[in-house]
Amino acid sequence: MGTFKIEGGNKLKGEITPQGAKNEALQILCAVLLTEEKVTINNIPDIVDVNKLIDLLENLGVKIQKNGKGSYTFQADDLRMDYLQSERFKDDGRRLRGSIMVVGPLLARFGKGYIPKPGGDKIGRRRLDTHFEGFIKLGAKFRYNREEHFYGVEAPKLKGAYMLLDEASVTGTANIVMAAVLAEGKTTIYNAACEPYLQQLCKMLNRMGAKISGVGSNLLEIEGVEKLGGTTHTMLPDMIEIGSWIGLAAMTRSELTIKNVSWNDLGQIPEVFKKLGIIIEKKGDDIHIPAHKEGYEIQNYIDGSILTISDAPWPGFTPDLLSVILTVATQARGSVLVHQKMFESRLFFVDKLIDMGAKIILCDPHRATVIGHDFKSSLKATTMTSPDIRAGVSLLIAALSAKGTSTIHNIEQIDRGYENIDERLRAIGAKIVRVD
Ligand SMILES: CC(=O)N[C@H]1[C@@H](OP(=O)(O)OP(=O)(O)OC[C@H]2O[C@@H](n3ccc(=O)[nH]c3=O)[C@H](O)[C@@H]2O)O[C@H](CO)[C@@H](O)[C@@H]1O
Ligand SMILES: C=C(OP(=O)(O)O)C(=O)O
Repeated sequence: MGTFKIEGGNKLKGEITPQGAKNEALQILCAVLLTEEKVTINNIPDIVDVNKLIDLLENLGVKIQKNGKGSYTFQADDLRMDYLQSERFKDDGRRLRGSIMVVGPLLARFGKGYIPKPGGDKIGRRRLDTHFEGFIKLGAKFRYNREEHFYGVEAPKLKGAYMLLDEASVTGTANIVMAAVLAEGKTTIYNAACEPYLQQLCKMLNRMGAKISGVGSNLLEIEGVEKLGGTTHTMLPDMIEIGSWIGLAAMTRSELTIKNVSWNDLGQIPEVFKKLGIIIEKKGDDIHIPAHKEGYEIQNYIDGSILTISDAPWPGFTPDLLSVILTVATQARGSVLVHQKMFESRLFFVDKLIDMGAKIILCDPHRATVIGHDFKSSLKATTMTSPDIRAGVSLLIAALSAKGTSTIHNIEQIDRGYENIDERLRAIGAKIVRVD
C-alpha cells in the first residue's frame, strides 16, 4: 500500500498542464477493437487504470506500438479470442471499470463479448443493466454466471433497434454505441449520456466511417455500416483533473494557471466553482486562479436560501467533482449543501475531513452540509486512507491546506487517475513525498 507524506500550509505557484482525460481514454482504447486497421491515439494519460486496459488489449492480441509520450498505435487485426475464456482475462477485466467497454466492440465485430464484473471505485451500487439491456435490444443473447460474476453476450449479427435507456449511463452508452455502429440498419438511442467523453468517442467513430448523428445530445441515431477503418485521435484534457486543480488553488490560496483546458468542453465546471466564490479567469484557453487572499464566499440563491450543489448526467455537474467541491467548501465563507445523487457511498470520506476539524454534517449517505471556516481556523494534519480516487485527491488537497504533516495511505486509488501527481505538485511548490 503506497503512502504520501504531505507537509501542508505552503503556498503553491506556477503552471500545471492537465493530463489527457481518463474516462475518455477508457472508451477510446476499447474502440480500437472495432477495426483491423491501425488507430493512433495521442494524449493518453500514463495512469494505472489506462495502463491496465492497454495490458488487457495486448493480452487479447492487439498489436501496440509506442510512438512517444502518450502516443500509441493499436492494431486489432489478429485477436486471441480464447483469452476471453481464460482465468487471466477474468483477473485483468476485474481490475478496472473501463474494461466493461470491450464487450460492445467485440460483440459487434466477432459476435461475442464477455466480461467479469468490472472493478473501479467502490462508491455504491454500480449496475450494468443498461449495457446489457442495450445489447439485448440489438439482438444479442445474454447470460450471466452468478457464482463467477461473469457476463456474456452473443449474436451472429446485430440488428439496429430503437431504445430508451433506463438511465443515461456513461460507459453503458459508449458500449451500446460501439455495438450499434456495426449493426445492420438503424439504431436510435434516447436518454443517451452525452459527456464530452462520449462526444469524443462518437467523433472518432465517425472518422472511422461510422454514421452517428445527434452527437452531444441525448438522442443518437446510428446507421450501421459493414466495416470501420483506421484513424488518429487526440484525447481532451481531463476535466476532472482541471476541477481538482481549481479546488487545490483556492483551498491553498495559491495563484495557479491551468494550461490548455479546452474551455468549451468544461460545461458547468467553472460556473459551479464560481458559486463557491472562487475567481476563475479565462486567459486564452488557460484558467488563471489568483491567490484568494481574502478567501472566497459561497453565493446564496436569489431568494437568499442556501446553495445546493448536486450532480446530474451531462450537461449537469459531474459527480466526479463533488468530493472536491465539498472539501473546498470547508474553508469558504458561508454554507452549502452538497447532494451526491448518483452514488450512495461517495460521501463517507467526510469523516476524515471532520477529524481534521472541518464543520460538516453528513445528513444521510447522499447529502452533507458544509459550514465553511473562512480560513479563520485551518484544518489539522492527520493520517488517513484514500477510499476512492476522487475522495483521495480531495484529502490530498485538504492535507496541502492543513497545518502540519499528513499521511495518506492507499494512494493507488489516486494513481488510478492522476498521472505522476506527486512530481507535478512538487513542480508548483507542494511538499509531498511518496513513501512505500
Ligand atoms: C470509467 C468511467 O467512465 N467512469 C465514470 C462513469 O461511470 P459509469 O459509466 O460506471 O457510471 P454510470 O453513468 O453508469 O452511472 C453512475 C451512477 O449514477 C447512477 N445514475 C446514472 C445515470 C442517471 O441518469 N441516473 C443515475 O442515478 C447509476 O445508477 C450509477 O449508480 O460515469 C460516472 C457518472 O458520471 C462517473 O462517476 C465515472 O467516473
Ligand atoms: C468513479 C470514477 O472512476 P471509475 O468509474 O473508473 O471507478 C472516477 O473517475 O471518478
